[in-house]
Amino acid sequence: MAIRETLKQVKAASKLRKLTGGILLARKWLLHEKQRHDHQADELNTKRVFDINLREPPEKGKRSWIRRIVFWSFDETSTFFYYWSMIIFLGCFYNLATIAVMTFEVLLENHFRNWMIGNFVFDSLYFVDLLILTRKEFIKDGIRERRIFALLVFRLKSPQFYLDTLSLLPTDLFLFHSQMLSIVRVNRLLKVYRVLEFYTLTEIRTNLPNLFHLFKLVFLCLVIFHWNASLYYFLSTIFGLETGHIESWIFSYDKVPDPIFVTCENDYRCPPNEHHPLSDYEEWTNFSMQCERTMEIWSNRSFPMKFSNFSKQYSLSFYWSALTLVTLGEQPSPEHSFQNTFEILDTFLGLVIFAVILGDIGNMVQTMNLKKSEFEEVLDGTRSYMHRHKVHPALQNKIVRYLQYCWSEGQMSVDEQEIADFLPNRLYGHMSVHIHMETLRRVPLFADCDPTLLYEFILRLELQVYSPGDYICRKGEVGKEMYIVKSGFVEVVNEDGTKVFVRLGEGTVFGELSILNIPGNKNGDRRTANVRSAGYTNLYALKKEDLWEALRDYPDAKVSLLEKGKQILAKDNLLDESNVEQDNWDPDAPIEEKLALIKDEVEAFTKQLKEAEVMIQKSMISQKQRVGGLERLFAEAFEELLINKKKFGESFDASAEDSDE
Ligand SMILES: Nc1ncnc2c1ncn2[C@@H]1O[C@@H]2COP(=O)(O)O[C@H]2[C@H]1O
Repeated sequence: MAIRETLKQVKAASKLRKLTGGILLARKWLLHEKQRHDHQADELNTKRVFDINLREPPEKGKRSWIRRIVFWSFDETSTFFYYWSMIIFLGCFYNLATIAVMTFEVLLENHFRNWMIGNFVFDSLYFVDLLILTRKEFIKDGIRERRIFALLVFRLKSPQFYLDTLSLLPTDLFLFHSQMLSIVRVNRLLKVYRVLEFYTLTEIRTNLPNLFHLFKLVFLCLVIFHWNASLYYFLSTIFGLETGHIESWIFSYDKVPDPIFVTCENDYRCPPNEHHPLSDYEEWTNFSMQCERTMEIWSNRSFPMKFSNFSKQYSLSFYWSALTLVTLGEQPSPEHSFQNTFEILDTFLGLVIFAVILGDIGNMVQTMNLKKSEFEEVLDGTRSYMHRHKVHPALQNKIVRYLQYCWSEGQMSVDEQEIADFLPNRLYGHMSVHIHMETLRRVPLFADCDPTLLYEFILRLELQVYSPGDYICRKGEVGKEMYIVKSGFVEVVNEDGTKVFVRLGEGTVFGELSILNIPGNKNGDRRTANVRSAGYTNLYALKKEDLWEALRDYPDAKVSLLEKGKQILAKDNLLDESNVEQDNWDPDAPIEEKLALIKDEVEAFTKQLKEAEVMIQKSMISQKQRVGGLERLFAEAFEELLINKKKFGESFDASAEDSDE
């Protein structure tokens, strides 16, 4: 019976154990899955922080193409919008050029059809632009609006929408009534605000802002000259081209004769005739005869270069326009009060426009030279300061060469601190990440580091420049920072600097051994070697406190960095193998952290004590039970013994007596 009971209990216990095992296994699996999921989420978030291209939610890629088209919208800084704006800029340029130039009747007669085709093409582009702009995202209350309906409403309410609509009114229909009325298309110029938008977008993107500024000014000048030239020609046609002559204010073909080239270029004297008729003085008394004779002489010895009427009209008008606007040329005097008024207005406009443009160019040149003059000021100031304080000439030379190096490398033309002060911390952090991440990733010590830890490091990096021969650290000094070579080379050298042990180039780390507090480091926190700059070297310095502060939040990374440090030390036989136990105690940690560490230790110790106490109590109880059991067993055995003794005692005593006898 008792055996059956025991068997039942054993079976139940084994079932319970299996069940518990299953539950534990399931829990382990769930934990593992959760960790994996968290890790993936972390990785994605980290990637998002570092890769600005991953800003879009990943679900977007799964949308069908119909949904993508229907819900398509774009950011005003996107590449698509930039190139589309460029096309619209070309459309505006086309209208700015053709509306004015089509006042030249020769062009109108020969190219009216082509002009109409061009108008149709660019008007279609304007129409597409009207539609596309309804999908332009905007920011409302700091949040980017992407909902299609909201974008549409916003666009319909904007003044630009009305400009776009007005610019598309089909005023071309008037051209079928009179071709000369190219001005009816002037409403197309309402779209000129897109040119300004394109300028802004280009300014954001270009690496040559000054060149682009110059282009803008030249473009503006050309457009003004062009319109003024067309207006001048238009006025000339009103006054009647046939009345024009070389002295008149209006356009005249006499002012632009075809150039005539001589053909007898091999003979520099170019004899006009065998009997040299020019020597005949009698014939030269009459002017018309002179002309006739000259024509006769040169007729077989020259050829005129023919230009089309349009090129003559346009070139002279443009020339007139440019000279009048810049008030430089001596033009024929106006002969009519209307011409006078036009000339006065032109001169006034020219003065205003060119005052603005010249001011702009002046500003541009000044800005271009500002940094240079600031540098020269610093250089001159440093020179005179050193001279006054009788600094050693060799050192003076070194400092001047250093300043020149900084200038040539462009380090003085940008003030990093200024940028850091202006940008919000987070944005500045992102920018720094994009600049420094590549270098940091190549550092083997940080190869497996969490990107967020690298981000922490990057925010704390400080750029330092060393001149040729400068010592970055000396053997035996207390290590206070570690370095990453950004560009140039450093050398690990012996005591007197005569022997180079190793040369470290771009992306290498040094100075880490003395600041990592590696357990077992024979040198402790002292530098293990002398490191010298080979040429001009740019280094990122990371302070010991900054490194430890960042590592405090990443204990795994800390362990891995220490392991790598140990490997490096072991290779150079600088590791005391008997003393490599990991110690969490950081002497440089803040007091709160030290107290927290002590608290943790005390808590762990108390827990251990409690566990020990529980174990002792348990073992005491089990000992008591076992002793109790033993006592029971002993009592039973003793009782049995007594019974047996009673039972067999008499016969035993009798047999004993018999044997004695
Ligand atoms: N043999 C070596 N090869 C490469 N780097 C070294 C060598 N010896 C020393 N260093 C570096 O030189 C640094 C000097 O300062 P640390 O001891 O802090 O860290 C040292 C290492 O990073």
